[in-house]
Amino acid sequence: MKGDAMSDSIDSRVSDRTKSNAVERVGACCSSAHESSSALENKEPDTQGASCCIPEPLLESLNTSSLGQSQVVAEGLRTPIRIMQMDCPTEEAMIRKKLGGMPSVISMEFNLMQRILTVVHTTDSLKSVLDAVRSLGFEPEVPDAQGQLADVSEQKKTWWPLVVAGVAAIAAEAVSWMAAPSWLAAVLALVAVGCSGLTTYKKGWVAIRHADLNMNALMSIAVTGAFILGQWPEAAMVMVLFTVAELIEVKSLDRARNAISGLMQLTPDNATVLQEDGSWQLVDAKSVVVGSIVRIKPGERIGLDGLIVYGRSTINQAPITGESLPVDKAEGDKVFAGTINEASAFEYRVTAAANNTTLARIIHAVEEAQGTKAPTQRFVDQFARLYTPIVFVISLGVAVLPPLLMGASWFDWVYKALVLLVIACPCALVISTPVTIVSGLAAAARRGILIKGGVYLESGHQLKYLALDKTGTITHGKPVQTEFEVLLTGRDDASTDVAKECRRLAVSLAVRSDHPVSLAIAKAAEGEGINVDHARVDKFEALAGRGVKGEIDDKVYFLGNHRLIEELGVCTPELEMRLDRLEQQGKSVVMLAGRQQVLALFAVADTVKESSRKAIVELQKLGIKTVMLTGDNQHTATAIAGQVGIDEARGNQLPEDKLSAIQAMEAEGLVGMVGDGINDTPALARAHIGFAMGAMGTDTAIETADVALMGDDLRKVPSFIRLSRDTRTILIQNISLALGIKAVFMVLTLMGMGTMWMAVFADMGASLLVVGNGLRLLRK
Ligand SMILES: Nc1ncnc2c1ncn2[C@@H]1O[C@H](COP(=O)(O)OP(=O)(O)OP(=O)(O)O)[C@@H](O)[C@H]1O
Ligand SMILES: [Cu+]
Repeated sequence: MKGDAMSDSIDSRVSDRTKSNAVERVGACCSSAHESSSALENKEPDTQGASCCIPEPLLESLNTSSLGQSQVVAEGLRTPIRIMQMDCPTEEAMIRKKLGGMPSVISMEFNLMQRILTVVHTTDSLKSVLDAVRSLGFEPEVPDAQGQLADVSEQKKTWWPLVVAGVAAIAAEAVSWMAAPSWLAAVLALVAVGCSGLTTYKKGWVAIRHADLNMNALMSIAVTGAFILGQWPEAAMVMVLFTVAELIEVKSLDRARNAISGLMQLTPDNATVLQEDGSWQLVDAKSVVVGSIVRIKPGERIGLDGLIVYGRSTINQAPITGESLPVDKAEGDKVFAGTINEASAFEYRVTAAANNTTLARIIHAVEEAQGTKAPTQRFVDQFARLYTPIVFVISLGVAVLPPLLMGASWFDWVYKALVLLVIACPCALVISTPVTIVSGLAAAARRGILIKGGVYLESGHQLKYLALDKTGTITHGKPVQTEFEVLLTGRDDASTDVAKECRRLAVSLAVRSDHPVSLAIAKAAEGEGINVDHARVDKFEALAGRGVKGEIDDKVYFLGNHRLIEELGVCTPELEMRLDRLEQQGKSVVMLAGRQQVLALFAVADTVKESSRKAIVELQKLGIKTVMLTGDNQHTATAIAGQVGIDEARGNQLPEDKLSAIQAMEAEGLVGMVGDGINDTPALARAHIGFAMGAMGTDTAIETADVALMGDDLRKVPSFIRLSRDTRTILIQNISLALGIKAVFMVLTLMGMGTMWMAVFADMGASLLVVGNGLRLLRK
């Protein structure tokens, strides 16, 4: 049912996707319409477009700096808002609290990495939402009419005040060591705090006014407290260290952030386009329209997706597929934006605008994936929400209880309380997860593995079973016809004519399907020049898991597998013996039949990919059990599975059988399913993690799979699992680091050994450690 029933499978997929990412985009119905029209190669795209509900701006304006404007959704409007000042979870908490209390706000989604807040709100409340965000001291930006945001221009912070602050803080420390008059240390400390800490104070004040204890508020309280206690140098040092550490943290977060938009820079800004007068001109790639002819020189990067119309070359597709082996391409082959022309010049016809290329879709998908929270992140966020108030209450207790109840020194205990305030900041903990996940997503994207949500990256390490489709996944999916036999008996007199007629009938049916088996039959005929006059076929129908049928000259003919022949009741013991022999050799057999009898037999053979064999070995080493589920017969299934070393092979699987097989395995552990994403859709959607192979040219796969594998190499699956395991390890390391350092410090402080600036060091050190540790994934 490959191409024939594609629209069916799309419908079922849309409804089948119950576990799809976060907020279901209402555009989903549209995007599937887009998909099917492009996948079916221009079959009435207009009518499909017209029946579509709401155009999804996101699809048209895929760009790192564009978000699309408000979108109409069931509850109201969905607007992405960029807030450049929002990159720490503390800011998220403030906004959540403020907007959460507004009746016009229905839901919120935060993407701290891209600094984007997506709000679903009632139709005319955007202004009040923006005002609320502004009242917190942020500058919200919404996309303009084209869905574009102003380019990110991060103001360069002047660095000299920080240097002055640093010198003043050190001087204050020195002065108090030398037992100089304390007013001198006080003045120096004030200079230091004034030069480095005004923004912290400002933000802290906004937070306190909103009854929110964020990091800035805690720092402001701690530093003010230190001043009141007369700890001048300490106050200065704390503020300076805090500011420096924040700067470093912002820088390292930017690195994670840019790992993904860096992919976008793979496409050149300009393209050489054929003009109407026949000349070639270098124009802005964004302005090139679909259908234009573009010329590519050797060594040049390809700017847009397209089909080669003239010339041939070797292309390095590693930027998209992560596979370093260059691929030969000739007229009619697809080329992709971001890939590199290695050999000779060629011309291609553009098939997608700059914001709609495969690469743009990949980037968009990864960006969306960052917005959805992985389970660990959700846990950490909840924990952080409790952690800060708890530590705040503890430090209040520490400040007042011992002096009041036991007559201990106020100074000592208030000081200890201030140190606790410094470590009450959960930033290290909260930032550790998203940094790790984003680095993992980016590292995967570079290898041609497109993960559609942190959840999959995080849960991949638990995978116990992997179900695999056969055709196109394990095999090349390009079978070749090896046998053709006429089975009609008693017509020896005109045998060559009969053979010719059988093939004509079979081919007439086969050309209407794009199932690999049909393709093989049609191609073999073409090679022998038999396709010249296809018969007229009426009432053509694809029979899922069986074959096809249609009427030729008012007679019904079938082309399909053993199951179909059995169902028609025209099977014979002799035929079965023939079938067995061919199937034992790993060949798939289909037959041409009328209502009364089987007319002819065609055997096709597919070859397994060398990479599949290696992938299975790697999977076994990782302890994953592999099961092949195929619509093909059991003999062939067993033969192919044997060739690549798959643990178990199940043949004769209809799409619904595959589905129930997955369900059965799910009872025992996490199940992944790899398929070509077209005829395995229900099973792919059902599996915990659905992998779509060869997703490169097919937008459907990119948009519907949980993990889309660019290129045809099955080894991407073990590679994904290893990455998932590494991610998992780093997540655990990060959470233990962040919590461990705090715990150690809390104990030290209560024992009277912790000082404030040590606390800042520990706190920020922890943040930097976890960020650095998370970024390690990028280098894997
Ligand atoms: N359109 C078709 N033309 C010819 N044969 C078909 C067609 N559709 C199905 N068949 C026959 O039915 C069998 C099962 O088809 P199905 O599409 O379910 O699985 P498959 O593509 O062979 O294998 P896999 O499940 O591994 O992708 C095929 O092997 C083929 O013999
Ligand atoms: Cu039979």
